Amino acid sequence: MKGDTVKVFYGAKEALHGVSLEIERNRVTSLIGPSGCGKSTFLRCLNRMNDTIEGCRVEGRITLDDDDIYDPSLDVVELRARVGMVFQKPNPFPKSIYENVAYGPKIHGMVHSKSELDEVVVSSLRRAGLFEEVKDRLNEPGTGLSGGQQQRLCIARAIATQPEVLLMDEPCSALDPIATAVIEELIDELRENFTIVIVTHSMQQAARVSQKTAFFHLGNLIEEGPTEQIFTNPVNKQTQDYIMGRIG
Ligand SMILES: Nc1ncnc2c1ncn2[C@@H]1O[C@H](COP(=O)(O)OP(=O)(O)OP(=O)(O)O)[C@@H](O)[C@H]1O
Repeated sequence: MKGDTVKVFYGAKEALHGVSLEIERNRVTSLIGPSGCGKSTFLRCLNRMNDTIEGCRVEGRITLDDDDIYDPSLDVVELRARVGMVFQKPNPFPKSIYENVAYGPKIHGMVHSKSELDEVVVSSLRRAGLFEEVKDRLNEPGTGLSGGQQQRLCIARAIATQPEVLLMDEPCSALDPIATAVIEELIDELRENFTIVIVTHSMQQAARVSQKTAFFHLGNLIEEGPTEQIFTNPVNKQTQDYIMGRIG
């Protein structure tokens, strides 16, 4: 998918000043930069999550398979099934583990029988690396799992609708190092089937999980490129300063 000259306003304030970025298929793109630079704002543009914020307005063009996702005729619920999202804090529904994953495929009419639904639930949990841990308690509440398990449940929920793109907004920031390592490994596996965009505060994490990195500063996209190049040989002085820990 692709953003072309994307501007975002919160009321009168312009928070993103015309960002153009291509998100490449089956790769992990990380968005990095100091706090308040607009990473999450840009991420939320990609599945129109900013629509839910009052006073927020998006300009420019964002396309998914050449569809303009801001086209008024586009169904936003359908878009969010195609571009799934995982948030900073794991937020399972107050429902069973099974129901958390079954919800999306059910409301989108993607399955036609209970056995088909069972299959989607099991395969999504498997892909999220959670099935073995929960297979004997699928009917227990998702909120009873550990933080890292809850986050993998949220990933299973997001991939159950077979999205093309998976957006992750600091998905490990509420997790301990071990749960973080599990999610990072999972991200690497998921890239085979999904396109992933991740916002992270951790440069180490960006370096570990992504193939492409985009550096934001004060609402602008300063530099983007292959992750290795951005971290070892950035062209822009501001990127260099951030990488070296001199800003942010
Ligand atoms: N709901 C909102 N209402 C008003 N202003 C907002 C809102 N959300 C973000 N902003 C402003 O937009 C700018 C970009 O914020 P954003 O959250 O996208 O940055 P970020 O890089 O993701 O920051 P962080 O790393 O701290 O999450 C900031 O100046 C922020 O104050």
